Amino acid sequence: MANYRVLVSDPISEQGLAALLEAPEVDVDIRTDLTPGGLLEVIGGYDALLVRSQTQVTVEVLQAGVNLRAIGRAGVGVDNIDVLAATRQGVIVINAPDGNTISTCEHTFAMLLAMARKIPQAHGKLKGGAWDRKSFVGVELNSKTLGILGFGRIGSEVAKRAMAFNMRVLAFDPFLTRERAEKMGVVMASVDEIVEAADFITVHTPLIKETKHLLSHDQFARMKPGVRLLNCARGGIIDEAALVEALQSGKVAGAALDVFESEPATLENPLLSFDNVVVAPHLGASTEEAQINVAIDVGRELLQLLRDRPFKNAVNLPSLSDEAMRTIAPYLDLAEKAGRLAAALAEGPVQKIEMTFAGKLADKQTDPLSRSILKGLLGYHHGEEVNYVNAPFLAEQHRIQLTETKTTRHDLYADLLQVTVQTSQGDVTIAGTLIADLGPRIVQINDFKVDLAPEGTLLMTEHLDQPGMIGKVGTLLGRADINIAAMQVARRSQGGMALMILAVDKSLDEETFEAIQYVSGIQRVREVAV
Ligand SMILES: NC(=O)c1ccc[n+]([C@@H]2O[C@H](COP(=O)([O-])OP(=O)(O)OC[C@H]3O[C@@H](n4cnc5c(N)ncnc54)[C@H](O)[C@@H]3O)[C@@H](O)[C@H]2O)c1
Ligand SMILES: O=C(O)[C@H](O)COP(=O)(O)O
Repeated sequence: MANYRVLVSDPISEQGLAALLEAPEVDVDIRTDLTPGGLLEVIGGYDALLVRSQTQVTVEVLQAGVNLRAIGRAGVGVDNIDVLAATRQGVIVINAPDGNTISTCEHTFAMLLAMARKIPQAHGKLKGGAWDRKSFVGVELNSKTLGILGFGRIGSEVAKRAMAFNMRVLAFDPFLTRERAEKMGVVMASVDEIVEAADFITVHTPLIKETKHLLSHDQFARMKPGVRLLNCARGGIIDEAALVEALQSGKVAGAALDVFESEPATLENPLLSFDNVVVAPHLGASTEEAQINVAIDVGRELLQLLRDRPFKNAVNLPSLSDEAMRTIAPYLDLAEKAGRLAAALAEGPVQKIEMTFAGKLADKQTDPLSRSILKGLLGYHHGEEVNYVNAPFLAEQHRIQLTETKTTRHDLYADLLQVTVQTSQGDVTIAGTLIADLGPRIVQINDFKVDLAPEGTLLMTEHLDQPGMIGKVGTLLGRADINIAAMQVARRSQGGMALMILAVDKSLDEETFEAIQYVSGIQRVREVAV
């Protein structure tokens, strides 16, 4: 009997999905014929949805997907997925960013050469029976300037190939450094400089607010007459209406388009009627290799996620390298438990959460740890609905102020994570560390120093430091047949306030809990399952 149900609603390589299809705990339904309405009807029964770029994963789909844990995208672009709505709902969005890089780069180059040498036009004419050699005089790439907007995975691969064709490459990307540009042999330039100098311009950015109509009327006005443009990234990065005008005026000598503002593109799109525009129906990733690669990647990641194991390509979670993941993973459980303990001990609505990472932890990527703390803390009150994805969002929604501090020094421990919860009724502080051979330990509760494995059911009392307290509580537990597995006591000063923490083998019944509350000298009792 499978534990998880996965719906595949776009054509994704079954060869690539083999691991997912063969996983005993996963049932995969491949239904590429679903209408948007049909998807809404069935999605409630699935734990995960796998798509390419066709299926529109709207807020309505997410809301109907009451059991959804993940949306997997077999490819790069997630503009068909409402990622914000997914984040709010705590649904993880994973993609497969590496698998189709080379195919899309090669496709861009194929489109570049096809446009420069008018191959599709000549091909069509000859297949129509006409041997026409004079209409198809092209241009060389040799010594020409190629402007690349977006120098990520695909843009930088395109640059390598362009240099092999002896092109001069100008590149713009907000994250491109001079060192990397020099190392790659490209010239770092602004969008304006590229637009003014390039003979060919190709875009390789995602389609986001900042890149929508990155090339529009203003940029066309500044381009060299006879410039040629390519878009194998996303429709809308080049303003189609502006491109139509520039083609009509002759300013732009040619364009090669794999993607369109509205897909599928139909004959209603005027760009399809220009002889000097080479088009393809979004084929960048359509190779046997890319489709197998992206399916392998997304299938493997989804399986990891469903099995509660580390995965890396989440779009709405910070991305971690394998190395960063390995170093941070042992602390995740501790962080969540520290958050849970803090929530259990805090009284009144949480106003502020201060998270501190000290010692060796300060050099690490701590975002996953703060998410784990928040998951434990908010999950204590809100249960299963809180996860790593939506925990920061829920904190913001509850107007909880979050602070994160890193300090490389700590006197007692090699590394320490600490959470302080501030409510109108005071602060609660929990600190923990990892100790070799012992694993995660809670080492501080408020201003008490303790040493405690955060496991199982913990009973905590705050009481006056006076003789007989341990005995009285022990007797009450014994009477209720509750075994004590471990015990810790700490005090501020002799005769002052003290803390007792008992790891018990089962949860207390109401009567025993109340009896402990009424023991003279006991101020507070808390039971927490960590
Ligand atoms: N046609 C296809 O079938 C196909 C296939 C794969 C990818 N794509 C698309 O290609 C694009 C690039 O994919 P990738 O894998 O190289 O992604 P990537 O994330 O590796 O690279 C995108 C780059 O764009 C840069 N960028 C962001 N905003 C920018 C801006 N305002 N100006 C300039 N650069 C900016 C980013 O810094 C990043 O380096 C995406 O839109 C993706 O969806 C299309
Ligand atoms: O972003 C991508 O990965 C490409 O646009 C590929 O889209 P596709 O999976 O629909 O071919």
